[in-house]
Amino acid sequence: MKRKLDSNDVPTTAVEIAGNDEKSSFASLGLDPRLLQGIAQQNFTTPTLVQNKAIPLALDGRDVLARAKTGSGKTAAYILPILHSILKRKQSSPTQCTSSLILVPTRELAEQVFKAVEAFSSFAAKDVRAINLTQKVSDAVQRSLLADSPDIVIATPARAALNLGSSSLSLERLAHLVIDEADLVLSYGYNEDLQNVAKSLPKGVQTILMSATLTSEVEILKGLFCRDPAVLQLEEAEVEGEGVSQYVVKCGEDEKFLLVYVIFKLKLVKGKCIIFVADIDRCYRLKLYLEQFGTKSCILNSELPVNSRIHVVEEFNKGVYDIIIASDEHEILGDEDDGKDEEAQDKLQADVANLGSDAPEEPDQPSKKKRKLAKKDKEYGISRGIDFKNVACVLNFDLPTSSKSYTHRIGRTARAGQTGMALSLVVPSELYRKHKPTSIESTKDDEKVLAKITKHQKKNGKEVKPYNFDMKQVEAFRYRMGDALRAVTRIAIREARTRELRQELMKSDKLKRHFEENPGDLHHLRHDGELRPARVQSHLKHVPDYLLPREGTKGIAGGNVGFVGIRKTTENRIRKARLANKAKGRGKIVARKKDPLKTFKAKSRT
Ligand SMILES: Nc1ncnc2c1ncn2[C@@H]1O[C@H](COP(=O)(O)OP(=O)(O)OP(=O)(O)O)[C@@H](O)[C@H]1O
Repeated sequence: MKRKLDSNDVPTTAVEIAGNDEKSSFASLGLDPRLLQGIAQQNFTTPTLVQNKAIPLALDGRDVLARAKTGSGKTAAYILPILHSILKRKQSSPTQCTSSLILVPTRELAEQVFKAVEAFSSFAAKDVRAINLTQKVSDAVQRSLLADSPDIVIATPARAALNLGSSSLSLERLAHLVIDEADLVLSYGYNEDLQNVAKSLPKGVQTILMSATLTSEVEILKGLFCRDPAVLQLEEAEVEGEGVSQYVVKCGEDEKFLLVYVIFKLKLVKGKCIIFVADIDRCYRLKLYLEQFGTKSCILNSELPVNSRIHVVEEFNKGVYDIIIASDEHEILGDEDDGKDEEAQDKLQADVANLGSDAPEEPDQPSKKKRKLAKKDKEYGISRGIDFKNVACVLNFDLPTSSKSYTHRIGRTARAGQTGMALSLVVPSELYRKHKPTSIESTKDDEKVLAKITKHQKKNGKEVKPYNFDMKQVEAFRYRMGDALRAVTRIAIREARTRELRQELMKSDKLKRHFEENPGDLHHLRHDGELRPARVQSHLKHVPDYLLPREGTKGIAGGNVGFVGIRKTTENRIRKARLANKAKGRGKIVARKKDPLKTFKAKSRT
């Protein structure tokens, strides 16, 4: 280990840069030609700001701590210089050794980083061996993979520590250490694991820390792992038209369901969408509810097997699915802005300070929060770091409980200079608990959280604007919402959850064994199949003409954000039909026969 940690004794900033001042090319960064081929194959034309700044420093052998916004290309900013160094070293010394360790907080991220390493080194594949230690393979397989001393090992701190403990992983000849999402690794409870990694590091390892925010956790890691690092704080000037447009709708608890039905059935959101909800049950409630209208979606949560989760993200990125419903339980535990931050922070600092001492540690008493988390997969994370590609909209069906988490959720859209939209549904306090069947506790503080979000975004020059749905017009859809919600009972949700878990476990096993041999078959496994335990009401899958706006959805879809011009009706069609029948002197029975819900010729608008 390099030195004892004193969290107050943090090395001073060496470089500080802000602004997107220059554009260069990857070739001018002096990267190996084989890497340039790999970069070109990824269709990367110019380096992003963080790549422009960090790559030369890393190639110079400097320790780097870079803070750059989500989606700004941090992954390539550390992978490329590492690959370059490996290729360079191999020209003079072909001895195989593990020279690079990349630590990430979640398995999903590990897989993503592994794929990026493979992609960038595809023209030098015989010279670079990388493994992802978070893959669920037996210890024996893992040992044999590590016995080959792969050049790059990608792992969560827990996995790395485990393999160091069993002597399967040797860091004796390590030259580069990367900690990605550095602001997150400590809050995931990896303190002890990082301690073990730090103890095993040889002298002179180059450390690169990547983070979207510079928190006290990052400062702690910087003090522990870095030698006089170059600190990059990068603020990119936003090009007009780029970035996330942020909107918020204040509505009742049940109206969330009404709006989500209207949004997807009338295709008010075009393109791929990630819907964030508060917990796992909520994922299934919403999926079953949308199924009632024939709207397909797939689910991501910590309960699903890791292979399924990775597969869902891959398929979503390929465009197989349009809607993912994700729950982000780590943040639901309120571990960020819940006022207990300082206390947790003190504990973290004390824990990490211990990393530098040789004194035996007090046995760790897991907090209530940690115990709760432990039931789920600790190494799961969706709103952080995962590179969902081409996401048009992030829909916060349930608002997160902190502004930090909001920032990371909306960072799943408008990546790499694209545009995107974030729409958040917020329950005002006077409407909390007004619709018990759809009520959840986390919405209690929606307004407080929204105030924090608005303040935080304003500080960064961003505005969260109201999205003015005309709720009176949306009302026409309410009875359909009621029908659909009634079918999604608690029992239906429980059954769906169990069924999906069982199916995904089976798929996951199959995925692991079978698809290693037949990678081409992967696409046959879909994750957005119907769960079907809820009562099926096939008429709900179609939107009858009389519910549609007179002018169609053109006015809404044509960039007319801020108003949903659904046709204003004075009288609904059922009542009109009844009145007309009455006027003609027809009896009740005839009128009921003409009920459009039972007689209309369904015409799908989708
Ligand atoms: N130079 C580039 N040109 C074009 N696209 C790029 C470039 N660099 C990265 N990208 C793309 O931008 C997206 C975001 O990159 P990446 O995941 O590395 O961002 P990040 O900063 O690590 O985000 P997060 O903080 O959310 O983890 C990826 O899809 C990546 O392929």
